[in-house]
Amino acid sequence: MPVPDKRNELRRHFRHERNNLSQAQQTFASEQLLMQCCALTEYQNARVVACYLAQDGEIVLNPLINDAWLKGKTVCLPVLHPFCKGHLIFVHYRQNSKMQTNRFGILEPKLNACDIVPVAKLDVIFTPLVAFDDSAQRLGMGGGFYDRTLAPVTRHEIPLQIYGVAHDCQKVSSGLKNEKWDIPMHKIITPSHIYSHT
Ligand SMILES: Nc1nc2c(c(=O)[nH]1)N(C=O)[C@@H](CNc1ccc(C(=O)N[C@@H](CCC(=O)O)C(=O)O)cc1)CN2
Ligand SMILES: Nc1ncnc2c1ncn2[C@@H]1O[C@H](COP(=O)(O)OP(=O)(O)OP(=O)(O)O)[C@@H](O)[C@H]1O
Repeated sequence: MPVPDKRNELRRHFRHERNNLSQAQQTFASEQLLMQCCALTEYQNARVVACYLAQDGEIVLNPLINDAWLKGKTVCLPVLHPFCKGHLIFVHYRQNSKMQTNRFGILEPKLNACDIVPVAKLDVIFTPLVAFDDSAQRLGMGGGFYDRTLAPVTRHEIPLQIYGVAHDCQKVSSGLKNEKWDIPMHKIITPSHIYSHT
């Protein structure tokens, strides 16, 4: 019998949990998340932030994106790399950006060379996640996209802040077992808590 994959079991469970939230809970959560982010000096000082467009019950970042635009920050979104399988490119996202749907059904800006923002130019990256623990360990959708893309930068002493964002119900009660390729989050931000990497 095949050994059940613990990480995939966790993914199934926590994707179900976040998809079960009502529209009202989702809306409240993203407003609370915005308040949490606004209280962080790293966000206040950031000039370039990477967000994402939510899918599959993920916490919605649109209020944060609007806040960042209002404050004159550059907002980027992840785009699936056209040649480098499993990697992401961060692309400048404007109110009038031309969008297209990627193979996962997620909207992303149409790739335009002049809109590409190198990872080293980002000040804060907000990453989506499926589950997290109280030492700021992250479990994603299973594609390894963020791990692969951010691996080179996390080896350097650059001030980039990598934050996971999630609903409170995505927290695992016992710790997540991390794999050698999992990149550590500096913080996990939820509507009611901020967990820091220990
Ligand atoms: N909103 C959002 N954008 C994101 C991510 C994410 O997790 N959330 N990603 C984070 O890395 C990257 C895309 N990675 C993804 C990996 C798997 C699936 C997904 O839905 N998988 C389905 C199978 C879909 C299929 O194969 O057609 C599944 O597992 O059920 C989605 C996004 C970049 N953009
Ligand atoms: N830096 C890397 N180099 C090569 N392969 C990697 C790297 N990081 C992750 N992977 C591969 O990606 C696969 C998925 O990794 P993992 O389960 O940690 O993804 P995830 O963090 O849940 O997904 P995502 O970041 O897309 O949300 C693993 O099989 C792993 O071998």
